[in-house]
Amino acid sequence: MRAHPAGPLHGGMTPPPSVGLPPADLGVLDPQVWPRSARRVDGELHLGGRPVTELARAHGTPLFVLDEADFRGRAADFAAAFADADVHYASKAFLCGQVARWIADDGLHLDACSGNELALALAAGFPADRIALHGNNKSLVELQLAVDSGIGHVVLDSFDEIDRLVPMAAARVAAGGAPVPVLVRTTVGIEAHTHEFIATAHEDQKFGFSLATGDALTAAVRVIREPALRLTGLHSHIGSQIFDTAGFEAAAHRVVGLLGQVRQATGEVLGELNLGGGFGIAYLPDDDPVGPDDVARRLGAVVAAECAALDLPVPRLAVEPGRAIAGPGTVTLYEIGTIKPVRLGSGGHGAPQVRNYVSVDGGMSDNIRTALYDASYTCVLANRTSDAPPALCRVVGKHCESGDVLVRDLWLPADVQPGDLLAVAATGAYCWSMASNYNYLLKPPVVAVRDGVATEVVRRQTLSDVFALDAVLADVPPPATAPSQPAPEHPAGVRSTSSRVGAEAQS
Ligand SMILES: Cc1ncc(COP(=O)(O)O)c(C=O)c1O
Ligand SMILES: N[C@@H](CCCC[NH3+])C(=O)O
Repeated sequence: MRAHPAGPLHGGMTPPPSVGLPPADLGVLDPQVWPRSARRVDGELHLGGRPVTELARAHGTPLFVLDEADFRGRAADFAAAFADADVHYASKAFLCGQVARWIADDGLHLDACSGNELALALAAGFPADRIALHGNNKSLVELQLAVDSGIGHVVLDSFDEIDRLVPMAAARVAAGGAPVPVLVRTTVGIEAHTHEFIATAHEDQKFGFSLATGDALTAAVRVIREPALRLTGLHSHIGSQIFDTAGFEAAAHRVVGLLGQVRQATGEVLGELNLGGGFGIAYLPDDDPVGPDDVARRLGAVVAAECAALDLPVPRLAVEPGRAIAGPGTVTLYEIGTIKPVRLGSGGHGAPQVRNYVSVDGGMSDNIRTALYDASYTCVLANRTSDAPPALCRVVGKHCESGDVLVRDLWLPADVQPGDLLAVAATGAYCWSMASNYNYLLKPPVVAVRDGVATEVVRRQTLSDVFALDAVLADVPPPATAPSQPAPEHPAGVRSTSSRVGAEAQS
């Protein structure tokens, strides 16, 4: 292999405590973190039975590779663990037509949190009565779509929304339709142990009706008195990427208490309790998430005990996992473009401190989570393994933003090269779905892999797609050599470089 002009990467910085010492084998694929089908074959990463160099050559990079069996397996694990409950896939994590069909075919429900997530699911043929619509600011148009399509639940989030929904529901009832089934989203006042941006059950945030102030009870009583609405139950969601089940259990305890208050105030015994999603996943090998069986057992026990204490029948439970279904089975493939060892002076013990910046061909436009939440990811050299010593690296994107970091600190083999492929693990949730066109980078494609077959379920966005929105450029073709068209028309770069990667891997 050709030497990098800067030479093999320096050992790097003193590793921060979060990183620790390098593992004995830098190429190892920890099963906690990598998709169920991930394997090394002759050193190269294979996903769903397909070598990553071939996937990169055929589809370009950055590329989301979705292990279908992993995604559907995790959905099935939730469905089995919650056999007596309804599992709603929280589609905000990742939704496309194919995923909507898998979820529909596999018998789960779907949580949509905008009119367009709802519209996409309906367009894919998802049964409306298995969809719940969330949102703290649903528009009239969104609510009308929910009412007209006959969705399973509207999850009410504010008094204004009740005011908006009632006339639509009344019109439906007047036309001979059924009252609109609704849940009241309750803010239970729990400080979930997660990043503050993704905690949703403390008092000072925008979602739901507060339990503590009495708003949740007021909303429930009001809805019960509206003949055009049918209050089927209550909803609580405490946040996302939560490992400690104590928060879910405390929320379940409080929201069952509200079921008791509703019965006391109105005589109504509500039959449904949706405890939301938020179940954490492993982004790093040391992360230790709770599996669906444990979550189901613990939540079931708390709800049963609270209901017994209040002499209430046990309601039908629902949960809304998004990340725990979509997250672990997808990997993002990137190509390394530049490597820059940056000298930062001495670390105080005389040892030179060098930050090895490894730049890839995507970044915060396809994964905003590190920049936004200081999220942790891991990645490996994917097209080959290496016996080179470990070097502490920072994997960054190509955006004009110094916070454009994908993996803050990790060990990579010191001989990583431009043209090598990196695979970042556990990018299935909230990466593609939060993607942007910052710096006019184009949204990557998503390729589903299974049993050696790769299917592009979302194609790469093209510059023509983006120009089509621009008043001046709508009819102007992009320059012929712009990095804009999907593979196989891609003119240069990715395809040629990927084949070089393959050749190097064999040498
Ligand atoms: C109401 C609701 N349900 C479900 C989810 C899914 O969360 P997660 O992907 O963490 O399971 C979210 C996102 O936090 C949410 O806001
Ligand atoms: N987007 C967040 C989670 C928010 C989930 C929706 N309430 C994340 O990437 O972790």
